[in-house]
Amino acid sequence: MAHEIPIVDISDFPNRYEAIAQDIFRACTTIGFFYVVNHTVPQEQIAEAFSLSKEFYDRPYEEKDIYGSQRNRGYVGLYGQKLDPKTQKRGDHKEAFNFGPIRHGESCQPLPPVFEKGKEKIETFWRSCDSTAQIVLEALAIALKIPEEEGGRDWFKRCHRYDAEETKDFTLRFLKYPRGAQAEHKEKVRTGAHTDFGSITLLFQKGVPGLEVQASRTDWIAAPLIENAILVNVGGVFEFWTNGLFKSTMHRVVFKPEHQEMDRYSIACFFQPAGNTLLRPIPSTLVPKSRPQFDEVPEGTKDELTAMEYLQLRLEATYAHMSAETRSANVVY
Ligand SMILES: O=C(O)CCC(=O)C(=O)O
Ligand SMILES: [Fe+2]
Repeated sequence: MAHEIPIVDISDFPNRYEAIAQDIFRACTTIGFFYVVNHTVPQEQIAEAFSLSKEFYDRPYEEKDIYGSQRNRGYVGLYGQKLDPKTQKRGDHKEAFNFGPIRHGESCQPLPPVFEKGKEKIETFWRSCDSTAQIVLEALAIALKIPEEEGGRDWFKRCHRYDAEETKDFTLRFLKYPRGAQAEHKEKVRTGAHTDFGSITLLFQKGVPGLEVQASRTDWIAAPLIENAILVNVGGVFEFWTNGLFKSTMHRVVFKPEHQEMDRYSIACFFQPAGNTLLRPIPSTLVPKSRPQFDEVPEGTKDELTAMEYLQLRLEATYAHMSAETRSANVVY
């Protein structure tokens, strides 16, 4: 089992796709995490996104809470979500803002003034992330040798189209972990241990580390900050699609000594197949025939969930500790 998160250079994909596909495949079948370098997201776009995020979080709570989360869109305050509901006593020690797709300047949700003003920049950043995701998804279809007549290298890309109405569950999340407060919070963990709910996630960490990955299913290793790299990980959807061949690995954010003095900002970009996509094994001879028991869904859950049903189940669990009102506001589709 890998103990280090590999770095994959995705430059010149049209000519180097075989090698890139193999590198990414190896990461997905072992540790479930990898960094990509020479990707499609310009540094200035990343900087713009972080700067908008900070501008928003600097506003008073009352102003942010006007945009309180509905259907997993909008602002979630400190302790508002529990990513490890089985063990966490309190919710996550973080603030989050979840965006649904912004397409051609149109947002699907009301945006606070900072984001309304910056929405073109956010969309540009998001589309750049999407370009990297499309490379990763194509590489995975190549590595899995999906037959041409089944869709070949476009298999995953077809159900991940940024502009399609059915992919309304793409989510961009701006996160802030405010400095200090470990003594008051009394838990080592700031974001509970969890696996992601979508197909792949792109993660940007700015300046302050804190993310840990359960590399060997028992030991936690740090996911260090690597300049100009994006961290990519496999979500639960791929475990379903590959009968567990791809690993959707647990990760969490922990308090580090520097968190006492410094706010930590991160940005996660969650890709999600079109809502009606069935999470059944994909057409690949590399996928094992037998289906493992998936711990993330309750026992007795039907065998073949759609992507949207799976997402709902996972969201329900993370908001279950909230009031009935908040809970239903966040899981009803
Ligand atoms: O903030 C981070 O570094 C990780 C966040 C995360 O794992 C998530 O939101 O799913
Ligand atoms: Fe995550």
